[in-house]
Amino acid sequence: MEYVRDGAEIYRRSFATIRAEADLSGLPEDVSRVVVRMIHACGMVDLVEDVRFSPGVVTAARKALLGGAPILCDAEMVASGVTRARLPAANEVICTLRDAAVPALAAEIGNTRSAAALDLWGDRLGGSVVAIGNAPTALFRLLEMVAAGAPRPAAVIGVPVGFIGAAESKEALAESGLEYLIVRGRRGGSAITAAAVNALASEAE
Ligand SMILES: C/C1=C2N=C(/C=C3N=C(/C(C)=C4\N[C@@](C)([C@@H]5N=C1[C@](C)(CCC(=O)O)[C@H]5CC(=O)O)[C@@](C)(CC(=O)O)[C@@H]4CCC(=O)O)[C@@](C)(CC(=O)O)[C@@H]\3CCC(=O)O)C(C)(C)[C@@H]/2CCC(=O)O
Repeated sequence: MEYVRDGAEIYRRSFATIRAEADLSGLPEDVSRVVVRMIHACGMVDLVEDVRFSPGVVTAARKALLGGAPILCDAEMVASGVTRARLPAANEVICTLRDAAVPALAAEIGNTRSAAALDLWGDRLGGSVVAIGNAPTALFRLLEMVAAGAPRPAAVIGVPVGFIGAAESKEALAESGLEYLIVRGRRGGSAITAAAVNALASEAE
């Protein structure tokens, strides 16, 4: 069968197609690189219309990663999608969702396991890059923790997906004063979020 078999060529053509079809004209170049990779992960060139960000988010995330900051993820799917070879300082990629303490913690605080897992991030939160791609409750919990005086992450990639709380949690992040990147509305997901982290991790396409 006739199809492209060279991985590098597939990526090159994909990125060229995205740049030809998506209207990236409203984005600064550093954010545009990240959004191209997010679109690459989901195939939706109109995703760009829903992307919102704080002006310093790419610089803040890059600086943190170059300085060795950990990447704190809400779901294993996000953590698994981060390409370790792209990370500039062998950064730790952490997801505490499967920790044995989480179910009891969730029952204690009356929230989901995804939200409770953040309570185990501890002193790794300050200066970290947070990547939330699945659970709206995790993003709400992060904002509650920061509002209550927890150390502030350097940047938050907040792209949870879904129908209950996803849009609202992302709007709340955008209002929080944290450096952020979101996709407004219901769209999001672990793959898009991991792709954003991979774009931030390296200047390479
Ligand atoms: C309500 C939840 C939603 N999950 C969605 C989509 C997907 N979730 C997958 C998987 C495998 C996991 N989801 C959990 C995080 C689980 N999902 C939830 C919760 C019930 C609550 C989260 C919230 O609303 O904030 C959550 C369980 C919890 O107590 O926190 C997961 C932990 C469930 C589990 O397996 O135990 C698990 C995460 C695994 C991991 O660590 O990676 C899906 C693959 C669905 C499937 O299995 O069919 C899918 C992945 C989507 C993605 O791209 O990440 C929604 C749609 C986000 C939904 C929340 C919003 C909504 O329903 O409106």
